[in-house]
Order: sequence, then C-alpha cells, then structure tokens
Amino acid sequence: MIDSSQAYKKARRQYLKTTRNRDPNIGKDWTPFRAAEKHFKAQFPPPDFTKVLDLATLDQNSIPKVIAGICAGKPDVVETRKFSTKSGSIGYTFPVMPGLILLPGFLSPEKQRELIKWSLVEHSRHPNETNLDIHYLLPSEGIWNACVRDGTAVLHPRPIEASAEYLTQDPGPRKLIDNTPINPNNFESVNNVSKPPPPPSSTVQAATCSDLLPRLRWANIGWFYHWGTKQYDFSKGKIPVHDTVRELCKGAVQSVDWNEIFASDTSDWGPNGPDWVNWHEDYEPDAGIVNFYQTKDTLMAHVDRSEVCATSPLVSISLGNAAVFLMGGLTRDTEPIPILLRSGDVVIMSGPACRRAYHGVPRILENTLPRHMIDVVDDPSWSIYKDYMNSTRINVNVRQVFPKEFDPGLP
Ligand SMILES: O=C(O)CCC(=O)C(=O)O
Ligand SMILES: [Fe+2]
Repeated sequence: MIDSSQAYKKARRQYLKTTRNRDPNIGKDWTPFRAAEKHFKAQFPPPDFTKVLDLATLDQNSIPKVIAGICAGKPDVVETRKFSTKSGSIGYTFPVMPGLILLPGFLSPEKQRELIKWSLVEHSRHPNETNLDIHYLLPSEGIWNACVRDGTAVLHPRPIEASAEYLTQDPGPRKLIDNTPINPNNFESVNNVSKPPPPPSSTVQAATCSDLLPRLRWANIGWFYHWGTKQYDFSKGKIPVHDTVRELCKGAVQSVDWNEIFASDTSDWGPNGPDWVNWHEDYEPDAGIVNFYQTKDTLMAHVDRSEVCATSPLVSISLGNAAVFLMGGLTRDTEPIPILLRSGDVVIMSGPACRRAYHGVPRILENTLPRHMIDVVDDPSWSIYKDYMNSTRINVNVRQVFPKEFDPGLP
C-alpha cells in the first residue's frame, strides 16, 4: 500500500529508527497468537484490515450507519453461519469455534449511550473497585463524577500502611499468569488462599482528576476479583449486578436458540453435563469487569478461567470506538480469528471450547466513534461523554461464576 499521509510517514520513520538494531531473527519463535498480536498492534507497517472479519459489512441497512469513517474488514475471512435471534436480529456462529456467537449491532444507539453513562457515572465508583483505587484515594463518587465537578481537583496517592499485609508481587497491568483453572472440586482450597491487597505504589504522584480519568482502566462488577492470584475473593461479599446489565445479558443469552448451536456438539462438558439445555432459565450473571481502553491500550492474550462455571455464557458488550478482537484456541499455538467489534456488538463466549480459549484485544481503532455518539441532538448532557468517548472504547464483560446448583458455602 502506498500512503503519503503525514501519519504514515511519521510511523515509518519511527519504525526505521526503533528497528535499526533489531535482531533479524525476532519473531521466529512467536506463537501464532503472539504474531497476530504484534501484527495488529503495529503502527508500522499498518495492519492488513482486509484480514479482519467484519460482519457488519454484510448488512446493507447498517452500512451507512456503522461504516462511515471506519476502515472495514471483510465478511468472508472465516466461515460463519447466520441465524435469526428470537428478537429478530441477526447473529453469527463459527463452525471452527463452537460456542462463539457474534450479535452485530445488538444494542440500539440509545442503549449504547445509556450503558456508557452507567459505566462512568454509576459504576466506576464506591463500592466497586477500579484500578485507580489501588494507588489513589478516590472520593466515593468515583473518578468520573469528581472530574465533572472539578477536573482540576487534586487526588492524592494512597498511603502505604505500616501494619497492613500486602501482596508481594505487583498485580497490574493485566499480565500473562496461567492460574489454576477453578472447578467445583478445588474451589474450597483456592478460596482459602489468603488474598492480601496489592501494595499502593510508592512512586505515584498526586494528580488532577482530569489527568487520572484517561488512566481509568477497569471497574469490577459483582464478586470481587483479586488480580494478584487471578481468583475471586469471595470473602469480600458480592455486589449485585446492575439490573440494566443483568437484563441485557440475560436477553442476549435468551435470544439464542442453544439447541441450534450445541445439539450436535460432542465436547466434554464436565461434571454438570451439557448445561446449555437450561441456560434460558438458569443463566445468571454474578461477576465481571468494565474495561476502559484509550486508543493506545491493548489487552494481551488470556483465558478467563477463574469462574467455577467453565461453560456458562460470558457476555461481552462493545461500546464506543471499534477494536480488533482476537479469538484463538486452547493454546497460543492456534492461529486466532481477528474480528472487528463495533459499538453495540455483543459477543457471547460459551461452552467448553470457547470459554477456555485464548483471546485478546491488540488494537483499538482511532476515529471510529459511531455517528450516533457524535451527532446527538436530543441530549445536551451527552457532550462530556462525547469528549471522553472520542478516544475510548468500553467493554462490559459479564460472567457467571457459580453454576445454579453449586453451593459455595459462603456466609
Ligand atoms: O475488550 C474485549 O472485547 C474483551 C475483554 C476481555 O477479554 C476480558 O475482559 O476478559
Ligand atoms: Fe477475556
């Protein structure tokens, strides 16, 4: 591709400078997942978006709405099967990855804006933990509300308490930790491991609310997650999943005819058998995370394996700027499928193959905020959200930790 834009030239200059002394063998031992991450992360050479699956390009009605200004991928990168959801919208399954479901544009523009407001105003605040709470003393109204009230207000580092017990290793940012997959048999021993909080950094400086807001990276949903051990800390109790999110996730799970998806599946579903037969009644989200990505942020390959429920649907909602999502296999040696996720898309990861598969987000695409987040005429309060969302993607990632009949024996 010949590109004479200033941005391309700058990225090329930067690339030549940083790679001048690079080992020519670099990359030879990368797993296929690592190679794909590197490819999509790179500023130079720019990634090949024609290799990214983009199912919105199939829907003639949505093209003007969602494609405007967005570099589109291709609809035939991998084999998909189209189906109609119970609510009449379109969904896709992937024969190579049973249990992976994509519902493009499942959320209306209104619902997307509502969920963005919820993530910032109602959710990223006490009692929910955020990454910023580890190092800063945040007001209980949370970083967003504090920032809206006075962006110049200064927040101070959290002091290290002499008498407190802390985790000995730094938990964040999210790293490659291959933690023990939890299951009903080892639940008790894993649950009994002590989970001291991570130590506040001794080097962070006081900062203004508006400087800290772009550093908001995650906010916990439901059961508290302990990043150090990569296990839930059930001793801290549970915060109910907010009704809006709960209903949305249940609605997404109930909109799929699971019989159509799994009836001929022969995988090993573990001790509870193929529990998909009951998901319409039993699926109950109780944990998760809201991820906030600025356009330079990425999420490395990982498996979400801390939930006792190893097959129950994980519902993942994309909001704001688009992203490349990589869906791999049970090891990093499987070549991942790159999927373009846009605002309003819902991904469901379910069943033994997909729920234990590696996945990650190597790229957030700049300038891909949809029109319905830019030209909002009927809501004057939207302008502050628009400014923030201009450089942001939000992902609401919701799980079910406990199977319905499992009694964790918690107080
Ligand atoms: O941002 C996404 O689309 C995926 C996030 C994710 O995989 C996670 O939170 O575990
Ligand atoms: Fe994940």
